[in-house]
Amino acid sequence: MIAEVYIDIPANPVNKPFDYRIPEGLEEVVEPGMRVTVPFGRTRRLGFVTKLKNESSFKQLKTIDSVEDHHPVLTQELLELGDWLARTTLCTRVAAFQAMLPAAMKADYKKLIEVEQPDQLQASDPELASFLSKVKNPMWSEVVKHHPKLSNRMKRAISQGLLSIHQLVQNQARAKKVIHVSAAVSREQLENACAQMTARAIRQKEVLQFFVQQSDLSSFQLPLADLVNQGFSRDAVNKLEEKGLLHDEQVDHYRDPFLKKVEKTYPLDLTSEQSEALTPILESIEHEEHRVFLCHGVTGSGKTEIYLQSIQHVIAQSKQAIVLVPEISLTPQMVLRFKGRFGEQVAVMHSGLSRGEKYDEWRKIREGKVQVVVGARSAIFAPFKHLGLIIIDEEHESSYKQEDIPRYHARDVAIHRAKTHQCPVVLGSATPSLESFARAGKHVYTLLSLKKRVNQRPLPSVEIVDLREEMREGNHSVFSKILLEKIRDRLEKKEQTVLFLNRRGYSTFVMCRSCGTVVTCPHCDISLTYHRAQHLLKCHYCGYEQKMPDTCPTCASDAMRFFGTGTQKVEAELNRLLPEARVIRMDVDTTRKKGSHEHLLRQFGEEQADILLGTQMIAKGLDFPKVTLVGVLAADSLLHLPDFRASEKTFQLITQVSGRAGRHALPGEVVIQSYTPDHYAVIDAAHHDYEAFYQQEMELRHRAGYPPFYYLALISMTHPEPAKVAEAAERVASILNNNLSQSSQVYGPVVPAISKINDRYRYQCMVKYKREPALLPVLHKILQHFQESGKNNLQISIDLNPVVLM
Ligand SMILES: Nc1ncnc2c1ncn2[C@@H]1O[C@H](COP(=O)(O)OP(=O)(O)OP(=O)(O)O)[C@@H](O)[C@H]1O
Ligand SMILES: [Zn+2]
Ligand SMILES: [Zn+2]
Repeated sequence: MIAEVYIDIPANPVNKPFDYRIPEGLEEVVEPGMRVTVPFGRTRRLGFVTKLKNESSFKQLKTIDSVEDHHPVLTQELLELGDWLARTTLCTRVAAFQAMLPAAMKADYKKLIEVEQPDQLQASDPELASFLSKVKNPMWSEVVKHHPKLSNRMKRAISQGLLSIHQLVQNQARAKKVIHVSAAVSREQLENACAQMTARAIRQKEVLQFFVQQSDLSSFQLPLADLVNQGFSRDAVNKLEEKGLLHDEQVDHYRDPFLKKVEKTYPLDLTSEQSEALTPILESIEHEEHRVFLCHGVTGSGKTEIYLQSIQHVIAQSKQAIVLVPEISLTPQMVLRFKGRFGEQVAVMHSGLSRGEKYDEWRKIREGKVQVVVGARSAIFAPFKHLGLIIIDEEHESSYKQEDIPRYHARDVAIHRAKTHQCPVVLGSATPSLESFARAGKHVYTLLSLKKRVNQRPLPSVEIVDLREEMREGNHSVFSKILLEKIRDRLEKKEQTVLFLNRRGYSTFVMCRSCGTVVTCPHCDISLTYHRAQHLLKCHYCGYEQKMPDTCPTCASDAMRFFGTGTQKVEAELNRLLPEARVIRMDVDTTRKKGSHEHLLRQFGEEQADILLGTQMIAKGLDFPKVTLVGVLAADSLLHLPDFRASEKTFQLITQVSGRAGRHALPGEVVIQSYTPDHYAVIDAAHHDYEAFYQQEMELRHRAGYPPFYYLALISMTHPEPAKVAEAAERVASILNNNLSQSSQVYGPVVPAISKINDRYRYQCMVKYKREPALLPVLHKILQHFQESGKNNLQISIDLNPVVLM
């Protein structure tokens, strides 16, 4: 038997299956979707078996070393999905497979040093020889780390054939096992044994009595550690096992990040709008019919309840459901809503989990121990075998697009998988992406509308404040008079306020007031950001940091000043203006520690603070009854980004943030501060008017030839030398021009808004197209051409339907 194996090196030249012979004894074991270790070149690598066959066109085949998995880690469906992903996002097959598996399953390659010629080594480098003889299993990385001076001497010895390096492949994924103890015989037999024991065996008697007392003895078991913690003797347990009275076994332990008791919730009586939306979804589940629903519901309209009741239906059919939620709204609050309804049947996957925890959640899915997964983007690859429903909440969120290889969009993957499984997809949002709403307009998706909040609660009233006018009137604070007044009012009424500041565009940069010099990163074409806590300037792209200069590096004046507004600065100003207010600040700096996000939100929920001040991470999903005021400090900070989606993002953000106010009994108010109060994105958001925004934005996109009227492909190149990258970009542009049809347009090469990152110069080409069958093949050729001649240090990346254009 022969296996086709993809080697886990994500590079184009090896992006093809290699044939390996399956050794006797493994023929019954190896299946497609399993990982194997194989000899490859002079090393050993992990690989994925994709196919079995009887014959190979190659004569001399190497043999598989070992099999890593008991069961395939990739189902047949996921293997095919990998193929599709590789084709449509232009990545290697192995990169696609790796994206589908938890990180813990990546192989860990270790280099073991072996002495081949001990005598000769002793003669030529006695010091090295004696060092290596003392270390058991010397690992290259360890030796080099602790004795950097040895690395050159080892290299020399290797070239002389005195030493060799052996590649070890280690599987990092390990299930945690715990020992459980149970009775090995009947209650009667235990009682008899107990009666016959001598008085001196008191410790053993205690253990036996404990077991005899258990009412459900035949199924009773508990971790040995728990027994010992309760004061029983480990030694006594061992003796009883030797006597055949007790029994122990290794049980898989699942690290459960949500161990807390969850209060059970029950289905709510639906509003008429909710039932109207739910009915067609249930029909589609019932009839095993693939359809895509776009559930457009204003904030607080009860979309989540629709998701919950759809899932319930799926579980009743013994099928499974995937729920995607953007990483930043995957809060404990959100998770509890699903765990509350479905309890143990829910697995959760997000980046806050440790590697081990992620692996355990993944195993629960694969082993059929759960029916539902709630997770961020990559949960779309959950290895369920009988998918009955995929839900994507906040479907407009750009984080559903992966920026790294493979550059997939979770929505596309969802629709692809749902077609395979013949099940529905529900896309939900208060502010659908233009792409999705346009598809609903063309009846490609089925539109479900929820226009009212649950229980007739009104949407909050919104006021726009013109910040230019405030300036003219001499108010230089980040708070307009009216917003400050309203915050004071809430403090008096003991109600809560949420203040939102967009992180991007308004970070603090440092400028010289006398000559205009802005301090920029020496490696990237971008201004450095001031971090007050450490008094440092940092680059948000490459991590470079330097001390805040006392004088201007250009003119030496001491007029260096901070510009822009960060959350820290707003917090300081709040403390000055409203010293009595208790403020919680949530941004990347205060939420870095694991669990701190949850902790801060809980504090706010328990009303230990009056004001929650934060960035993007507070825009979504928060549902606190006492919040009656939301302030958007600078609504247009996103508008000026060089991105054709700037208006759409602004509209979405204002709508989402406003939606946090007045969701319960108390009515809500929103104040939007803006330098461009006349912009349609600001006005339409203030009026809760999605349709008006949609119409106007579609018209602009149509005129400019942007999505959803055209598709985009972005080809980016980088090189340490500007001339080299310019030359390559010219080549790419001409290949595109020569091979694509007339109806497609090629733009560039151009230098993007950020022209240098990490000492590498950047160039881009862009293709706009409607239907272009030649595109994928041409792009594929371009990738191959430049990657195979990759020695010259050029990096090229291709992003189809990019969400970030900078
Ligand atoms: N049928 C119902 N009867 C009573 N309360 C409901 C009903 N449906 C939902 N709710 C409650 O209304 C509130 C808002 O619902 P939910 O959070 O599901 O809205 P949403 O549309 O998901 O909002 P957002 O998009 O702002 O997150 C929740 O507290 C929820 O428990
Ligand atoms: Zn200066
Ligand atoms: Zn930098």
